[in-house]
Amino acid sequence: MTPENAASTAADTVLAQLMSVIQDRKRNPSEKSYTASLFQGGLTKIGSKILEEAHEVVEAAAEPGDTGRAHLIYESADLIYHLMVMLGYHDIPISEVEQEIARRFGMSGINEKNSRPKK
Ligand SMILES: N=c1c2ncn([C@@H]3O[C@H](COP(=O)(O)OP(=O)(O)OP(=O)(O)O)[C@@H](O)[C@H]3O)c2ncn1[C@@H]1O[C@H](COP(=O)(O)O)[C@@H](O)[C@H]1O
Repeated sequence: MTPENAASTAADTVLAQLMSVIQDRKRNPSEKSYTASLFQGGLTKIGSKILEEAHEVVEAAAEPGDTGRAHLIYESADLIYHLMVMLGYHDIPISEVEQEIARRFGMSGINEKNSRPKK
């Protein structure tokens, strides 16, 4: 699959479907929605959840065996969900992130880093 194909099938992915739900929760908030509560808390709340979940991913990665593996998958799903809420906060569809990942296909990470704007 070419990078272009990978991006063009993005609309079918579960991540794209989740993004649609997140965008809907932003447009139509309800008290029952955890996603809506994150939007309510703004960048501070969403950002703190991302940091918390990233910490839990790193902790899970150090756990041994099948239990640790399952925990890592579980915490990764939490982290990706909260990252997607951050993207939703800024109205960035997951397809744009997938396009950026596709753009990097085949490019050495060291070359890609050297091509980044200097900070
Ligand atoms: N994928 C997820 C998802 N992953 C994790 N979470 C929530 O993220 C939270 C992470 O766990 P924590 O223990 O850190 O959270 P917490 O202590 O309840 O939260 P805080 O008080 O710290 O904010 C839990 O409340 C999880 O339920 C998610 N909540 C929602 N979704 C998706 O979003 C959809 C819409 O959800 P609602 O907006 O709640 O309707 C759902 O159908 C799912 O598809």
